[in-house]
Amino acid sequence: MDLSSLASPQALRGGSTGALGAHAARRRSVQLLRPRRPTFRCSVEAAKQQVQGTLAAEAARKECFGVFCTTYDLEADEKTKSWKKLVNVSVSGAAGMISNHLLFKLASGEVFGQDQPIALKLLGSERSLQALEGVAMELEDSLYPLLREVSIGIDPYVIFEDADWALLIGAKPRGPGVERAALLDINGQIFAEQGKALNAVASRNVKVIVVGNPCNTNALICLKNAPNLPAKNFHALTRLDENRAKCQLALKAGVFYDKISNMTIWGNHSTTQVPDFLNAKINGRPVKEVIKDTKWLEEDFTITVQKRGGVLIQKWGRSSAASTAVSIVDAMRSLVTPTPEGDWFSTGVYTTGNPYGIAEDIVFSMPCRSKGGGDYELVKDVAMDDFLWGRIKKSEAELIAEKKCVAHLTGEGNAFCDLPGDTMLPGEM
Ligand SMILES: NC(=O)C1=CN([C@@H]2O[C@H](COP(=O)(O)OP(=O)(O)OC[C@H]3O[C@@H](n4cnc5c(N)ncnc54)[C@H](OP(=O)(O)O)[C@@H]3O)[C@@H](O)[C@H]2O)C=CC1
Ligand SMILES: O=C([O-])CC(=O)C(=O)O
Repeated sequence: MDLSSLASPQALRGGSTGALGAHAARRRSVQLLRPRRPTFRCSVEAAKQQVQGTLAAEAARKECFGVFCTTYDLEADEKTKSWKKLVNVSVSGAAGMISNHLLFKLASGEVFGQDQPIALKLLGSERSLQALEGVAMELEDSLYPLLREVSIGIDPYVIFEDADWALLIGAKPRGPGVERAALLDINGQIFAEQGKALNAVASRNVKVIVVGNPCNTNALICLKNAPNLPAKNFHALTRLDENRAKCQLALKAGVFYDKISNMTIWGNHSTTQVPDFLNAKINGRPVKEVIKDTKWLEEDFTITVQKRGGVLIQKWGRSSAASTAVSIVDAMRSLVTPTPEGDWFSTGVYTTGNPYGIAEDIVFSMPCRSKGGGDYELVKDVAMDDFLWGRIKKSEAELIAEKKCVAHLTGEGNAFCDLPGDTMLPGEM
């Protein structure tokens, strides 16, 4: 069959289609991926449901979703001959609120640029399977030229296969009456399982961004369950906190927020996080030279950033979704593009060998710089004073306590959970 005779919808409407390097022809597809490994249930009813589910899945597997079923001759298009090799992005919690914003940003090229085709592999559960199909349909209806493949499924061992990026968003939200220790355990189990799956099937250089809360400790659990992957590649998302801090400084100083740089969030994505006004700059000048109100910086600013997520939940009735998606895009872009000279960004990373004296073997948000390509290094030339160090130690203590609660999930023996009573997740009020 002469594939070059097949025109894509994009080509027909004057847009571009993609060539995928060595892949002469690729099928754009929405595939429904079922678990590879058998699942066992006890009752006859459950067995019946499983059969019905499998039949539904089979039906869905056969059903093509419009443009994703079209086969293209990808090298026939002059415009896309120079496109890069396909990048695989796996996303958990893909039918959730954050993903509902994020997936469309990823597909539009906001992170990787307009010459980078991507495949989206979406992880859900039995409960979200229908919704996931809806997500795939909306992606299809968006006609993104860069989006070459979409697959949906409920088995991380399938969805994480060859992942270059894993964005781990799915987690049980903390509802009324759920103890933090219980949440650490419930969500920790999700991230232990997903760490194992990444370890088994993802690209050996996969970059993992953990968003689901409590994200620092979930990231620690995930990396401990993925011993064959570089621990350095695991991140806990604190970029939303960085963005929130920049916004508050800009408001106070009466400048637009692009004038704020060198903004570090230290520590846990919780109310112990430390927005660092000692090292941050406004128009290239130290914050304390521009904002002379130390009481505001130490109290109002710090507390506003720490509790921003909770205040938003009170207003909206749900947690930040759009701005979280934006911050995930920012976090990824900061890793794949060189950091502007003299600036840095915050991300929660594994503390091994950190130059600040923060406890080893936890995931802690720190200032980083990247040369692009997904790697990063810690910034060494930062100032420290008693106020900043005292706050950092409080967040460190909280993370060490969280780590003890999940020892059973990190392979470090029996869990013992005694969390500080005065600290919270950002969304708790
Ligand atoms: N780090 C950060 O800056 C921020 C982190 N967050 C966190 O991100 C996570 C996702 O937020 P958001 O997308 O708004 O949440 P949603 O509730 O919209 O989606 C979360 C998804 O998690 C999945 N999930 C996995 N396990 C469970 C479970 N046991 N019970 C219920 N749902 C489960 C569900 O998908 P499925 O059924 O497919 O598994 C659900 O779609 C939360 O943990 C939230 O606290 C939010 C804002 C900022
Ligand atoms: O606690 C939540 O789910 C919300 C959250 O992380 C935030 O807004 O920073």
